[in-house]
Amino acid sequence: MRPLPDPGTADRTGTPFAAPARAATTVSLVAAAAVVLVEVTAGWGDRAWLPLVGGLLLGLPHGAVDHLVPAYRLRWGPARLAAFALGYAAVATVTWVLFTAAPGPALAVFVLLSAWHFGTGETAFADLRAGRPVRRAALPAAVLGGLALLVPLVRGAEEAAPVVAAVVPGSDGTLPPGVGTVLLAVVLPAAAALALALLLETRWTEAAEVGALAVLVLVAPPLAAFGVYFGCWHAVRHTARVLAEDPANVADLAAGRLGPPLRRFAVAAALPTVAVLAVLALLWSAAGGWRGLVATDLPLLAALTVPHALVVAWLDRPGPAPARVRAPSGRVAR
Ligand SMILES: CC1=C(/C=C/C(C)=C/C=C/C(C)=C/C=C/C=C(C)/C=C/C=C(C)/C=C/C2=C(C)CCCC2(C)C)C(C)(C)CCC1
Ligand SMILES: [Fe+2]
Repeated sequence: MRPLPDPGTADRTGTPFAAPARAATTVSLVAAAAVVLVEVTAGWGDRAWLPLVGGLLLGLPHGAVDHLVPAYRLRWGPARLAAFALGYAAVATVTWVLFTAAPGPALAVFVLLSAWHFGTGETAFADLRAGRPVRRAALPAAVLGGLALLVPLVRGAEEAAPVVAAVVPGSDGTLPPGVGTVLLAVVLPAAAALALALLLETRWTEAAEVGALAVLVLVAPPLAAFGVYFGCWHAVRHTARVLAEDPANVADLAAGRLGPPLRRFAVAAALPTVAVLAVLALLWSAAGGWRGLVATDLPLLAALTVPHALVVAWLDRPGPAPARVRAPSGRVAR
């Protein structure tokens, strides 16, 4: 029997990552283009909160099978899986407690951690899509994370202020003077330089994506831009990676079939997503309004981000090739 392809790396033809990578690339670019198009034609006006809230909710399931990811690679049984899920929930709970105890510093750390998580998510996805092993690319990751998160946050500082003030009691939610200008003056030229470097390396898709992200965060209403990035770009690309990690999907994905893998993902993600939605609904019932929802969601997202980012960092770790998936015969393919 032919060895099964490595679930963690893939090239462009017939391997587990090819079809989900293509689909995720298309979905993310189309969604970003749609939000920009609405802005330049009809204008989002006072409905710009819709893509923000929609994106934040749509992005929830992307971490909902995090507990299965090490299990896929390390062939864990139910006991270890349950222990890991409990540990994941415990890390999230401790983070939430810390966040509510010191929301100001916690929000700052959360934003930096998020930018790092988004940026490394971009570079890892691009590596795998191009058939390269995931490499550490700190500078491009910092630039991409800054472009996707810091630019909308700075541009949307006025709209974000009431949300930040609700998350950090006693603050007016605004950035210290000058910080926004400095961030834009660093991130935007750095993004242009990154796009140029990618063009010079003939990495056309990645270069075009830097351009698409820049148009999104500079043209669309800032919070709408972040919402569509989170829910339809970052989350969708991460989900594509997770589909390729599940050994049960190998045959379907190699044949280019996405339906059954997506169904498996939906089933596995349903319960953890509903659990988190229930907590969100419970906390939100005391707040109300879309700003209340976002302000309630932020500490919850921060809490989930810590174990989520740790799982993804483990997935991206450099080192020997990950364990191969077990062939149907029960033998481990090398
Ligand atoms: C598995 C599991 C689970 C679940 C999980 C999940 C479901 C996850 C998810 C995850 C996730 C889902 C993650 C996320 C992340 C996110 C992020 C990273 C974000 C960020 C954001 C930001 C940073 C924001 C910002 C802002 C501000 C600051 C202001 C206003 C505006 C805005 C909003 C823009 C549980 C616990 C049940 C149990 C155990 C196991
Ligand atoms: Fe993520």
